[in-house]
Amino acid sequence: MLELKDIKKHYNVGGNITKALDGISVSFRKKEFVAILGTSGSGKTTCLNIVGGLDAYDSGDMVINGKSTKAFKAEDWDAYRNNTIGFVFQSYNLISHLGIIENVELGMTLSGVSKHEKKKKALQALEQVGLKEHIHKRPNQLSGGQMQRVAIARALANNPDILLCDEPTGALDTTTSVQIMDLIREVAKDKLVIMVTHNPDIAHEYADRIVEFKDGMIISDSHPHVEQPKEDRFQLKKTSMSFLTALKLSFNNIRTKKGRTALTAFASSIGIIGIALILSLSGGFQIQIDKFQTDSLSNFPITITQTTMDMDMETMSEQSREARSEMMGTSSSEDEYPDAAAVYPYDPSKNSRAHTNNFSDEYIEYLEEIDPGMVSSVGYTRTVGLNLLMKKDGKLSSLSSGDIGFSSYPKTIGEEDSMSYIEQNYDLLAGKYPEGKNELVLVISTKNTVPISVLKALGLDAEAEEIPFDEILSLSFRSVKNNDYYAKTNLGIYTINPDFEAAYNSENSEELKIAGIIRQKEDVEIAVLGEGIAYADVLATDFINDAAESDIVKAQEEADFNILTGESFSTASAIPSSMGGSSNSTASMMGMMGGGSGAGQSMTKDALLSMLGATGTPYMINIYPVDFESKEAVKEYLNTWNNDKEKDEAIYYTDLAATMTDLTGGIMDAITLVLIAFAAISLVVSLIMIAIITYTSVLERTKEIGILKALGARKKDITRVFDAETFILGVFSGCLGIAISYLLTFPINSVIEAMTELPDVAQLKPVYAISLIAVSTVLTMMGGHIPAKMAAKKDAVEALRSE
Ligand SMILES: Nc1ncnc2c1ncn2[C@@H]1O[C@H](COP(=O)(O)OP(=O)(O)OP(=O)(O)O)[C@@H](O)[C@H]1O
Repeated sequence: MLELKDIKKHYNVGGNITKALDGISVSFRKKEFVAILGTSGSGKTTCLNIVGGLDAYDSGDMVINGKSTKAFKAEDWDAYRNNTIGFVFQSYNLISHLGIIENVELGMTLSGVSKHEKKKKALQALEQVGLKEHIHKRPNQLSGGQMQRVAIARALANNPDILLCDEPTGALDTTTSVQIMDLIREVAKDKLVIMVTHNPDIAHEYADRIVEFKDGMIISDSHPHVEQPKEDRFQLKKTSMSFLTALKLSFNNIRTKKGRTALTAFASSIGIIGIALILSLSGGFQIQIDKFQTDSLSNFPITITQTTMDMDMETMSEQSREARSEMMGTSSSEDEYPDAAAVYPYDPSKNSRAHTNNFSDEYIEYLEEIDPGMVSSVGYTRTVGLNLLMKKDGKLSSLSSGDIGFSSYPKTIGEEDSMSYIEQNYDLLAGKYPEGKNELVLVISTKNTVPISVLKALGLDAEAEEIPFDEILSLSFRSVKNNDYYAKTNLGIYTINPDFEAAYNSENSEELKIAGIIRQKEDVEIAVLGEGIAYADVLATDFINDAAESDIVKAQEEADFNILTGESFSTASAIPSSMGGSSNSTASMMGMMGGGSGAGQSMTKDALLSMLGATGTPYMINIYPVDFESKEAVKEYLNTWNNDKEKDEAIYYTDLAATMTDLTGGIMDAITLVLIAFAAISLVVSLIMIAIITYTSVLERTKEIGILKALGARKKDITRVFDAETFILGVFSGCLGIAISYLLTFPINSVIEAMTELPDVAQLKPVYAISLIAVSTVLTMMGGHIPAKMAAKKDAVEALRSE
C-alpha cells in the first residue's frame, strides 16, 4: 500500500552535504510490522518523517494506495498526516496543559469529528491501551509507560492506516518496553506499523520484517514486497480547526500561567484605563457644560442691531491680519513695524467692516410672523424718549428715561393667553403683571435692591433703609405727546415746554402706573431686564405713531441743525457703545441728547429724529427662542429672509450664546484629543509588549506546534491558536481596564464633587466601554499576529526536536 521510489533527501549545511537518504526504494504491505534497523545517523528517522509527511523528499516519489504524492500541496500533506498517519515518538510528545482525553482527541479535533464521537473513540483507544482508569489525570501525572500508551492511543484514535513509531521504547525500562511492544504488535495485526529502532533484539522479537539502513541506503530487507500497480483509490479528508477549538486550546494553555497572564493583562489595560477615564471625564464635563448652557443660555436672545459686523467670527479671524494691515494704512504685502520715520494717513471708515441692518416694516412683520412654537417673545430697543412727567406731592417733574432705567420688556408672540416673557422669567412680588400700554413694572434685583439713582429719580427716599412695595405701587407718571411737551421759541428752535402743568393735564397724555414689582425667578439663569422701570413696547409704538406727525419732528426733518440746541450736527455716525445684555435701556441715547451741551454735538440728525419718535425703526431687536433646540430653526428662519437679498440689504444677527458654546465645545474637544494621544502611547507600548509575550509563548510552545503539525494541523490552524491566545488576552485586558476605570470613576467623582460641586461628572458610557474592549482586542491581536505567523512557519521536524 505504500511505496518509496528512489527517495533522496540531502542536507546542505555550510557547503557540507549530508545524504540522509540516498535513493531509497521500498514497498510496504497493508498489514505488517516493519522494523527499521540501522546505526545512528543512517537516515532512519528521516525516512520515517518522510513517510509520515512531516518532512519533504528532494527527489523520487512516494506512492500511497496508488496515488503519487509528487503533486501534494501543503494542505494535502496536512490532511494526509491527519487521516492516514499515526505517530508515536520516543519522548511521547503529549501536550501537558491538556487532559489525557483531550490529548487523545486532538487529531479528531483537527478533522472536525463531532464532540460525542470524538469522546467515544478516545475512550475506546484509551481502553485499548489499558489506561481506562487514568483518564482524569494530566499527562505529567503519569509514568513514562503510561504516557507512551496515551501517545499510542492518540495515534490510533483517528484510525490511521499507518502507525509510525520512532524509538517507542527508547525512554522506557525493559518491563515497560515489553508491554509497549506487545501493544504495538497487537496494533500491527490490522495496520501497517513502521518502527525505527536501534535495538536488534526488539526488532527481531516483534517485527515481521526487518529493513536495515546504512548511510542513507537500504542494505537488507528480510521480507521484501513488490507492490502491484493499483488504480488510485486514495482519498483525503481535509482538516480544519475551528476558532473555538483554537480558543479552547489557548484558554487551557493560559490557565497554566495565570500569574503571568494577569500581569500582562493589567499592564496592557493601563492604556485602556487612561483613555476610558479621559473619555468619561470629558464626556461628563461636556454634559455638564451643555446642561449649563441649555439651562442658562436658552433664554439668551438672538440679537439683531442696526449696526453689526457683516461676517461671522471665523471669517473675521481669517481676515483679521489683512484687516489689521489695512488699518495700519499699509497694504498686506508690507511689513508690520516698519522702520520708516513717518506716519501713514488712513481712513478707518473706509476699512470699517460694519454692516447696517435696515429694518424695514416688512422685516418687522416677517419677524413677528415667526412660528410662536419657536419664539416666545421679541424685544425691541428703541431710542425714543417718551416725555415722562411725574407728579409727586403735588409737584411735577420731568423724568429722564436713563435715570429710571426705562426699558421695554419683550413682546409676547402668538396667542393672547400665552405666558408673557415677564411671567415666564420673573416672579411677581407685589401688584400684578402688567397688561396693556398703561401699566409698568419695577424690576428689582435678586437681592431686592434697586439702584439709588433710580429711587431718587422716582422721588423716593433713597436714604431710607427700606422702601415698602406699597409706596412704589402708588407712583404714577404721564407720557406727554410731543406737541404738548415741546414748545417753539422765538429763536426758531424748540425747547421743553416749561408749563409742565398744562402738558401733564393735556387730554392727550397717557397715564402710566407701576402695576407690579417683579424679580427674576430662581431657576432662570439670565434675565435681560435691567433694574428699573419696564414698559410694554406698544407704549413706544403708539407714541411714535403720534410723534411722527408732531410739529417738532416735522421741523426737525426740514432743519439741517439740531432743532433743540440750534447747533449743527456731527457728521460721524453715532453708534451707542454700551449694548450689553440688559441694554434695552435708552440711557445711552439720553446721554447723547445731552441737553444741548457739548455732548449734543456728537448726535446725528437721524439719532435725534429717532429720539423724538419720528421713526418706528427699533435700534435693536432681541429674539427669544422657546428653547435651546428651536434656536436653530429660528436662525434658519432669519437666514431665509436674506436668501434673495443683496449683501447691502441683508440682515445679520448675532448669537452670542452659540459663539460661547462653540468655543467651550472646541476647547473641550482639543483637550480630550491631546489627552487621548498621550494615553494612546501606552496602548502602543502594550502592543509591543504583547508582541514580545506572544513571541515568548511561541518559543515555549514550539513543541506543541510540532505535535499539532504531526497531527495534521494546517499553518492557518497554528496561526489561529496564537491569535486565539492574544484574543483572550485582549478581551481580558480590555474588560479589566474597563472594570478598573469604572471603579475609579467613584473616587474621581467624589473628588470632583468636593472641588466643583458638580455631581457624577465622570460617566463611562457603555458605547465607549464596548468600543474600548474592541480596540484592546484588535490591538492585542495585531501585536500577536506576527509572532503567530512565525509560529505557523515553523518546520514540523525541527519543532518536534526542540526541548
Ligand atoms: N535538519 C538537518 N540538517 C542537517 N542534517 C540533518 C538534519 N536532519 C538530519 N540530518 C542528518 O541526516 C542524517 C540522518 O539523520 P537521521 O536522524 O535520519 O538518522 P537516524 O538514523 O535516525 O539516527 P539516530 O538513530 O541516531 O536517530 C544524519 O547524518 C543527520 O546529521
